[in-house]
Amino acid sequence: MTQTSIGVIGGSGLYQIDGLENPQWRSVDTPWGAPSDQILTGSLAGIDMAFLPRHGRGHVHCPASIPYRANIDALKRLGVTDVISVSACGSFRHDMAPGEFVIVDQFIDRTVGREASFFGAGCVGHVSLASPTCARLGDACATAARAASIKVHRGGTYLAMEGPQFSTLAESRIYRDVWGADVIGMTNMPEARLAREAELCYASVAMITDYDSWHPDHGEVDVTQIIAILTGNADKARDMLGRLPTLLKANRPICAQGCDRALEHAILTAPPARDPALVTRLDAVAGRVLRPHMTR
Ligand SMILES: CSC[C@H]1O[C@H](OP(=O)(O)O)[C@H](O)[C@@H]1O
Ligand SMILES: Nc1ncnc2[nH]cnc12
Repeated sequence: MTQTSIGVIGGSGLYQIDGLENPQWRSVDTPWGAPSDQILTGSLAGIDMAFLPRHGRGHVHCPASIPYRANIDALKRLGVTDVISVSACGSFRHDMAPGEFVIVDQFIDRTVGREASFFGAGCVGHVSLASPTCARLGDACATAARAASIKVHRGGTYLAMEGPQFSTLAESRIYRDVWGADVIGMTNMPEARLAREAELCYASVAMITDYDSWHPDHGEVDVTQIIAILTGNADKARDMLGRLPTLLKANRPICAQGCDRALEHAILTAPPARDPALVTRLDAVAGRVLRPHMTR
């Protein structure tokens, strides 16, 4: 058993959460640069919480400029064990409507050129990503959402596109009709990959704002339409998040899926061949497995 500490990464429309005891915006330095913003820490129902606005307060970062590695490292550094990602998304399904939530369990990654791993030359690591989200955490989010009277779909494939422009109609049709994606957004990758590398349980709550551009009755997606739905979705998300601490409880079991041990056999570089500078950078995310072999 370890102490539960919940990290929330808030997407478009969700730039803060309410009701924390001892709230404090804290600056966290990481070897991967600065996170998107300061992190709001505090506690809820006796459980440590850390909230990070993914785009920064004031929506400063675009999907490609979000410092994904720094964000995950900073949450890990603060002791977070469970990450809830909250994001706006478009829907590819008639039965997944704007205002509803999807607990994502699979991803198709179409992002390009983003820093997608903590590992590299001098410390090579390969984690499993077949089941990229944590089922226990996803179940808790679904239960919390239902308790908040939110219509929630348990399971769905999120297509992560590069953006910042929305998809063409041809792309939208391919993602939906050929690839079978359920929702689309721009930010869950490489975030989910990095959470797994950092041995963090990760659940993704995708809040539907639109039908992208495929739907014959809804025309093109545009930001005005998205913003009209975003505020209501953010209120629902805050309600859902407020119910999570009591569901997750203070003492956390070892993850049945192994998210918290993802690095156990993942690092291939032999200890003497490791780059000491990279090993030092990896201290927070991979210190559990690297520290016995650290040279300094
Ligand atoms: C507000 S429209 C597009 C924007 O919203 C989503 O952001 P997030 O995932 O952080 O909620 C989408 O991925 C785009 O970045
Ligand atoms: N249709 C869409 N495509 C990509 N990201 C989105 N975020 C919200 N709606 C979206």
